[in-house]
Amino acid sequence: MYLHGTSRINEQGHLEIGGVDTTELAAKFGTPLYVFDEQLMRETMRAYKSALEATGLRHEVAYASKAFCTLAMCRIVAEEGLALDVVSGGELHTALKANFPPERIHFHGNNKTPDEIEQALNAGIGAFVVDNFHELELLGALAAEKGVVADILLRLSPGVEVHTHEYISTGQIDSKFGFDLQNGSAQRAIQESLKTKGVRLIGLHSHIGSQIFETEGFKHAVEIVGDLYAKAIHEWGASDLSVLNVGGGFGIRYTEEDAPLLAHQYIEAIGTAVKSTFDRLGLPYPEIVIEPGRSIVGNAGTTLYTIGSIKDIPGVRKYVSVNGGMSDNPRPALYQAVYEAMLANRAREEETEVVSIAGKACESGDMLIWDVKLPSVKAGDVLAVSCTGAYNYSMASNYNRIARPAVVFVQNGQADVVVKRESFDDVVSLDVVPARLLDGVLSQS
Ligand SMILES: Cc1ncc(COP(=O)(O)O)c(C=O)c1O
Ligand SMILES: N[C@@H](CCCC[NH3+])C(=O)O
Repeated sequence: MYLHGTSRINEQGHLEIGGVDTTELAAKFGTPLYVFDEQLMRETMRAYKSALEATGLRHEVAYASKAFCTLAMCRIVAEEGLALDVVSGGELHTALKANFPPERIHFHGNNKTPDEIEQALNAGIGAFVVDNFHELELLGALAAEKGVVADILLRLSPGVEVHTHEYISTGQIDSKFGFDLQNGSAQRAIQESLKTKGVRLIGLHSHIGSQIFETEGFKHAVEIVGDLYAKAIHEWGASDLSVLNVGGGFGIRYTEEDAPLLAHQYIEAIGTAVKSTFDRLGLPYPEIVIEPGRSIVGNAGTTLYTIGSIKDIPGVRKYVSVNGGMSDNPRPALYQAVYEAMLANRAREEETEVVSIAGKACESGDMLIWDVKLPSVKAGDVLAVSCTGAYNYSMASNYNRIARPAVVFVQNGQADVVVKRESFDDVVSLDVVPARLLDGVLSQS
């Protein structure tokens, strides 16, 4: 398993993260446990900021909170001076509860409800990224009713296809997100928004996909969206346009097959594309906004499990089951995502067998890793699966009424719980038993 950030093997032959022995974490907090390397997250945020600084362009880094959103995470993002991208009332509520500065929040989503729009208007968020005509009309009406003007960006679908898993490619035409350029709805959306009371068009947005390993797609999107930006100013009088948001999607290394670029390589390419496009168009440079999610938290997360049953089918496969699975990491089942792992308690031992890591859900597809080389495993070993920081906790479920794991942040030898482990009572806490069915129910408290 590749060791990211502060991960290392300590003198006891144990995996250590943030200066804390992960076997001690497993013993103290139980497993499954999500462990986040706080220093690595902060360093990555700073790397994006300094790379943007180096372009000389006005800029903002908005962390895409969908990747991992908790109160403590929002506090770190606020402390590091980033903005925050939210896509639901729940993410917005989390940010506001964490006292995240509302003016640094952008609200995304292809179906914001009237209640969510109200919530965001009442909070005074920085900008809405408007996805469709229904939203434009709704937002305009609700803002006008309140006597406010909401700053908006329009989410465009620039028709750029990137080489990534088809479920996570969002810039192509056949997508539920954004206004299409090819069929003229993007052009119409700009003109409509300039006429809509209650909104002020300040920028254009595109997001071409996720887990992207090259820069061509970003450059292409900048050129296409840049052309429309110029048209909006020159032909339709969009005098407040000043922001170009190029979305997120910067890839990370999950396994040795993955070869992502460094933060500054993506940003340099985007900066160069913005300058050449806007020079060509004879326009002042816009403010550049990026929205990384996965690349800020993905490599910083490691999930610890305890190994339980082992089923060896000689000549076929050895199934090694852990006490979690698709309920805490649905990505292998959803996207055939591949992960690496090691035994945290026997990290220096020779890896002698290839096994398959199974989850505990009642589902044949609940497999975390199909083939991983480990020392000869036994029940009670602690398995560490790396790169689980993004879209794991945030996509976890209670399938089979499995309680969700706790989350700890580790740094400088200290471990802090940032999400408590769910109890079975938490799992049933929202269930209601109508009075007519109460007979025989243990207790409803
Ligand atoms: C609009 C938008 N911004 C940002 C992101 C974050 O993407 P990633 O986590 O790949 O950086 C996404 C998700 O793909 C998105 O849809
Ligand atoms: N949830 C996806 C990424 C979604 C990107 C959000 N637009 C994943 O785990 O890879």
